[in-house]
Amino acid sequence: MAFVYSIPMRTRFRGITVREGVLLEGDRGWGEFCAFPDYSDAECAPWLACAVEAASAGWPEPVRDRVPVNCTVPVVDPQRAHALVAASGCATAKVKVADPGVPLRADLERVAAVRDALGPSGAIRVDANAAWDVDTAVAAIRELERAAGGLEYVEQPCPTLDELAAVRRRVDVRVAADESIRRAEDPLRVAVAGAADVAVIKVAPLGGVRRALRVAEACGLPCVVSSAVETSVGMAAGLALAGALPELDFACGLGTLSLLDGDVTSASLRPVDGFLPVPRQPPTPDRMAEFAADRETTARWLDRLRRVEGR
Ligand SMILES: O=C(O)CCC(=O)c1ccccc1C(=O)O
Ligand SMILES: [Mg+2]
Repeated sequence: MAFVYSIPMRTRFRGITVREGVLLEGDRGWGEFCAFPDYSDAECAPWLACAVEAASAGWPEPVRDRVPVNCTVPVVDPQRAHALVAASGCATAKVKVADPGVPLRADLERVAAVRDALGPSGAIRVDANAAWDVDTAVAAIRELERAAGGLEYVEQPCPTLDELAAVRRRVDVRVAADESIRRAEDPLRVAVAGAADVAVIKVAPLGGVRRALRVAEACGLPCVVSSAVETSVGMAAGLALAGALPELDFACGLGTLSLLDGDVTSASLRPVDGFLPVPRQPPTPDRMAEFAADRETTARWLDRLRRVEGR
């Protein structure tokens, strides 16, 4: 069975205000296919492989039964940022920075508010989504580090691996690669190039838990498993990966359910005291009825599904 959902976002994230996708049911359970609207059919193929793995093959045995997660702070004002972090119960926060048109001053105020909410023992990481050039990154990271009272790492400060490597040589803060791994022809080059200290691993763009585990092993860096803002069904795949990684040194970016204004299951994967369990997450009929997409959206996604399947 294929079920298309449509759930409003609480806060605009990555330019998206409504999250859509398809839930696929197979012998082993449910999988989620929710590639972003701007992705080509070719780029969608691993996302579908991830959903099919969940529905038909299942996942390797986990080595841990819970995973620490970060609270994700979108580009919001300092008061909202403070409230989000305080309500999350998480000891780590990831703050989005360098959004187009937003001045550095606003980012500095946001990270300072997040530090205030976390207290001195919390960890703050920032994600620039490849927005800076090298010089801008170096200057911004120094100011952000001061305003935040310390940064755990800066995620994807610049677009290319060479730029990440250059930033890494000039700042003390760790550099994490995200887009460089997600859209790389060869995710392994990240470590080879000496471009990053941490690898952000997303299970859907890498084609499922097994393939992501191979990338994690081969890149030889500490890994942070992050979501693509899935429902609890897709989040379970990220948790299966985080649960199966031999080492897990950092909190994972899997606390994103709070960015959605609803879920396809009544047993939502919301962090408690900063941790998520490693589970399976079937959708439940009550929530499915509430978030069933309209006829046009459903037809559009089933069409996309058939195109990507037929490739
Ligand atoms: O890592 C997190 O805290 C949440 C996941 C996240 O930020 C994200 C979600 C969807 C698309 C891109 C990104 C990103 O890390 O840039
Ligand atoms: Mg990122």
